[in-house]
Amino acid sequence: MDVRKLFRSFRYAWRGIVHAFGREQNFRFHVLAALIVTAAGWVTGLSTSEWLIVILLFGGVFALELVNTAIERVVDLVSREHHPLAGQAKDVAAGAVLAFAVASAVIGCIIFIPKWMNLLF
Ligand SMILES: Nc1ncnc2c1ncn2[C@@H]1O[C@H](COP(=O)(O)OP(=O)(O)OP(=O)(O)O)[C@@H](O)[C@H]1O
Repeated sequence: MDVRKLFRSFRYAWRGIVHAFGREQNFRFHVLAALIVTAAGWVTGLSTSEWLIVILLFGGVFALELVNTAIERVVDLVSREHHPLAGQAKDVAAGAVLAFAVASAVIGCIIFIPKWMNLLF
């Protein structure tokens, strides 16, 4: 196993994450949302399995956001011209992020709302 090559791959992947964070407002929004949910989880008190679900959802949203950014870049690389297929590719990729983010938000509500109800009443 070439360890140096492995570390180089990590460096490239990290560069991709930094690029998306710097250039994509949606990615920064999801990072902010994840920080807020983490703080809320801390204050509310989640079980280990609930934290595992929340972390998995964070990872899923971040990963899809990165893939969406990659698709946007490839579409722009292929052609900067307006084309219905280019628009569809970007819209479908963005739709994938939205679908997972909405599912994550619903799961978040299922985890958090009963706990907040218990604290209030
Ligand atoms: N080449 C294109 N041809 C047709 N429609 C496009 C094209 N590029 C973008 N669009 C349409 O405009 C929308 C926004 O595209 P854009 O690349 O600006 O995405 P964005 O999410 O605003 O990206 P960024 O975060 O880089 O500004 C797309 O979802 C798509 O509907």
